[in-house]
Amino acid sequence: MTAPATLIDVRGLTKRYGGHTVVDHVDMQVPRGVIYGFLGPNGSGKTTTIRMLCGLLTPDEGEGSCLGYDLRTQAREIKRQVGYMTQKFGLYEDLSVEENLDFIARIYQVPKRRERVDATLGQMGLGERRRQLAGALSGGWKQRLALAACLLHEPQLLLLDEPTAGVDPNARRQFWDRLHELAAEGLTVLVSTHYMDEAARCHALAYISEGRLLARGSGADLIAHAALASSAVSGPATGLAMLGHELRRDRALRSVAWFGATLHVSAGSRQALDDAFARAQPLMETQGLRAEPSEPGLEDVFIALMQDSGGGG
Ligand SMILES: Nc1ncnc2c1ncn2[C@@H]1O[C@H](COP(=O)(O)OP(=O)(O)OP(=O)(O)O)[C@@H](O)[C@H]1O
Repeated sequence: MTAPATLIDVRGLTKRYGGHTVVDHVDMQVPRGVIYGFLGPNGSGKTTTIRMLCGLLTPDEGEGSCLGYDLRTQAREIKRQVGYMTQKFGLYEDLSVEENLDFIARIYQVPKRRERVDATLGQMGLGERRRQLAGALSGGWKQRLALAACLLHEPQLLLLDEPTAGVDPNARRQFWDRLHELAAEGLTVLVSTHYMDEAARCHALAYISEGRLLARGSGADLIAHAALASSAVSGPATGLAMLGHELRRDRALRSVAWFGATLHVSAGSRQALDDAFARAQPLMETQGLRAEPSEPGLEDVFIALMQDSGGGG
């Protein structure tokens, strides 16, 4: 069956556990060839949504399709055809890189198994490590092997659940370069992440909190839609810490967060921001702190969303 132009197309997806709604009427459309980032605080429902999308969990409410297959009646087809990488990907530590891939190719009954294993080793730059034990690989290489395992059966859609958690920045960058190459070849990727630099690398984003999708669109769309006014405050670190403590209690502000050595502060309008700084003026003056208007970024938007929904920050 030829996959449709919209690989994920679901409406009203809902899951409850013991009377608690953990995914609450989620609508999601993911077009082919796109890297779609899925963000949200811990426990917000990302894994549960992904597991419903790949046919491993049955939704309590809602409908739709994945790869053109019905989520409710064709879950078996979806499971066979997506590439799903869980947070705790299971590799056999005492098998070599090549043996791991060969074993998984057998389970999936991949046609022309030997050729596919060889091609995937080459595609993922794992050829030189093919005889190394998986258990002896660094975190970055293990994660690359896990991605290779998801690609063996040539899926058109990858569902990746925090694939780079705990991996160093260089390995994460290489992983994302690879994802972009795959997307350029036509693969579609839904990927959950907590990293802002990764969010910025996605073509489109969705932000979920307490089971509800609060924002969707490109990074630029989300920044424009949030309509935040932001400033960066600089000065001595102790003064900034005192200011941060004071501003976090100011309910007129949407987000207060450290970005390196500056404090980023956002509000719903420039006036609200100026008013908050006016209230904090005595402290800013005695501590020698300066506020300069800045462009709000994705991180400001996500912190504001998180603080609005009481999900942390
Ligand atoms: N099988 C289950 N039984 C009961 N509650 C569950 C079950 N699976 C998940 N939950 C709850 O559902 C909520 C959403 O969990 P989920 O794992 O989908 O969040 P998440 O966004 O993926 O979190 P994280 O970023 O920490 O991985 C949490 O409160 C979790 O405790």
